[in-house]
Amino acid sequence: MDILKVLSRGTKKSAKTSLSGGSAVGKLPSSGTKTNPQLYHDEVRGQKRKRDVEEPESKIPEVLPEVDFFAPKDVAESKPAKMAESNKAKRAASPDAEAEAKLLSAEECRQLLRSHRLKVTLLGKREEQHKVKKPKKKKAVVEVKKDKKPPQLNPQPLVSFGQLRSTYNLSRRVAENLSYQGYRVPTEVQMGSMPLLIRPDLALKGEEGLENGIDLLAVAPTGSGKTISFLVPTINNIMRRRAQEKLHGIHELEAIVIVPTRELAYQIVNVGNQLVKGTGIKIVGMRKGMILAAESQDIGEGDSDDEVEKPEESEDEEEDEYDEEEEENEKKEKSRKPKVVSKVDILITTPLLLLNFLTSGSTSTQKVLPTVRDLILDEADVLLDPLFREQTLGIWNACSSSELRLSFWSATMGSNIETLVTEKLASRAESLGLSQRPLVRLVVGLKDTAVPNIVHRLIYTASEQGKLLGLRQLLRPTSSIDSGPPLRPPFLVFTQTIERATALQEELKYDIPLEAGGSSRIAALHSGLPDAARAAIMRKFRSGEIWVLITTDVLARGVDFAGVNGVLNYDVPGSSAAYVHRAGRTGRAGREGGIAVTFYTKEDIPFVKTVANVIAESEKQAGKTVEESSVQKWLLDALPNVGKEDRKKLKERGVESRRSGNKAQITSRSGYERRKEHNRKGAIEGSKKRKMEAEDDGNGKGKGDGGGEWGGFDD
Ligand SMILES: Nc1ncnc2c1ncn2[C@@H]1O[C@H](COP(=O)(O)OP(=O)(O)OP(=O)(O)O)[C@@H](O)[C@H]1O
Repeated sequence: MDILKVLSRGTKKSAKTSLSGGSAVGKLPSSGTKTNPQLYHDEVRGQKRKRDVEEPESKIPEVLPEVDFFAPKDVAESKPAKMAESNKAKRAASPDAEAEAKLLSAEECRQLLRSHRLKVTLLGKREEQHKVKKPKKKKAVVEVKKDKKPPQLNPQPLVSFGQLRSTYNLSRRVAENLSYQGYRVPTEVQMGSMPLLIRPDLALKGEEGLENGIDLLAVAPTGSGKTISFLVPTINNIMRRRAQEKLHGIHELEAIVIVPTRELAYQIVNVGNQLVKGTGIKIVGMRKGMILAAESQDIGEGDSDDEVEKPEESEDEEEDEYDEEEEENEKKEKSRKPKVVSKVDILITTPLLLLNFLTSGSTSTQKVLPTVRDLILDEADVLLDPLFREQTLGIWNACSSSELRLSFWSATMGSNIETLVTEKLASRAESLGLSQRPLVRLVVGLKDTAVPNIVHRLIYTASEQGKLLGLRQLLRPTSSIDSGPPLRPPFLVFTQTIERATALQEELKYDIPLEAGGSSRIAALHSGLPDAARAAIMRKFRSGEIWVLITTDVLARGVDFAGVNGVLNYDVPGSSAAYVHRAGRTGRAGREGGIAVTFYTKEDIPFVKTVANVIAESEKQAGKTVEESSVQKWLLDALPNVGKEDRKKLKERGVESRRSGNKAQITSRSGYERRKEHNRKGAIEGSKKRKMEAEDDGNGKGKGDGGGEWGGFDD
């Protein structure tokens, strides 16, 4: 009998739904099928037919018109102007009149936002005093609404990428770079956030107090394209300001993106490098020992002597592997004396790396970064979690510009994080004597605790060994779940601790036949490995050399492997947010056919309910009925609720018995076999480690390099 049929008893075969289920055959994420990245298309009552409001796809130019964004209007817009000759009469005198004429009506906005499950509200102090200009009366009358619910906004949604240029005047270069990525339609979060961040005055026409832009808190599903949602407006804002102030060929640190892990930092640098080609803007990942153009709060202007500008090092725009570039730069930088300020326009960093720079040197001074105008927190909920909070707030405080715009992004955002952000923004505005910028909250989907476009399965086994057996079975080339399509690598396998990740790798090492590549197809990545080893594993997994990557929560957030077919939770995740982020490593950009399997034993039962709830919610959002759900109601009802204290403990420590002692071990062998194996392994590991350390010393990046990053809580 197929062990999985026994193991997954109590789960049902999925029915056909709009988003996931049996229709996934042949649509595995790794098959690379171009799917519609949008997750939701609900019918809204009284909605005009889509084609009445959306720009038809054919209208989206493959390559955008060769016009100079900043050239005088008559030159820059000669081609489009000719095409729009007949509309000339309608144009008003204002330079924005043309763009405004293209905006959707309030009702069209409302319907589009609703059909894509986009909810936009105003948060913070301003929500009590939501001022709206009443357009009907001649003289604008200000209406003050007092409502407990945050006021809902209906900003202009982005209906096509072409609109970024035609309506929102995006830089031609950036628009072209974006078009080369081959994206056809914007995802929901891109629809909602890009107009708001590029032209809040147009996107929120009629709202007051937008002169200085907005701060944004965006909650959108995993893999929904949040990275370009924040990168494109940030790059554009820098270009626009420099063009307006006629600052050409300069480098000034204007934006910082904080992320929890170095893998995510490298990834964002690579995405960013595609978007800034030909713009002159430099996106750089923070490195240990890097010097930024900072000011010291006590010394004041003038700065330290060693921060002397040097001629720019040659830039290789074709380089897309950040780690190689990083090593090269590091070598160059080391050989240079005196140390120079790095040329950076947009910095991507983990919190501790940047904080170490800001607090290094004299203990009586603190460096500040007055030139930074955009601070972006990617995976904001974890960056503002107690583990990182002080570091993140330290950076936030160091960004001293009164023009600082903030944005917060994640697939999961607890109300405690929203409160913290709201209060912090209010107190900052007060201390700087400024009126608070509107804080806009954008949420995609009905609830943030869901991954709607993939298949979820919970598998009970009686023991740890049962989990191992189950996992082995899943990794077999012919296995499938519920007689569905065969499971195929690449797989990401999540464990609770570094120890368990390495032990599991050892266990599974020989499970892949030699003819298929053998042990080289399986690797473990965790925060205990040196940088170079981590980068090499990431590269091999992306290229398909590694099929099974065993990891900890260090890879749970943000990293984008488009073709991961299966996420296997060998150990139950510590919270519903952790489940969402882990599961969200498959099914990226709306891809279907991805599967998340979670094994659980008796010991996990107190904590399974959080996972089961996310699965139920995901399936509900995907349009499944309760009867069709893979988590049956009896199971949900039977699972105990977890108390607040236990939840907190699990989030921080995981299942306690897996942290140490016998139960922390993963093995299918007898004590004698294990001892024998242990001795052999000890010798091999020792030599490997020595080799690794030697390599590590060689490139100057050790594991204690102060990355200060997320690896799950305390792994
Ligand atoms: N409009 C689009 N159409 C198709 N693919 C897109 C689009 N926008 C982004 N993508 C792709 O979607 C994938 C996921 O994007 P990204 O990593 O930004 O997601 P995310 O929302 O940040 O996810 P996470 O919450 O997991 O960090 C990337 O491979 C990206 O290239």
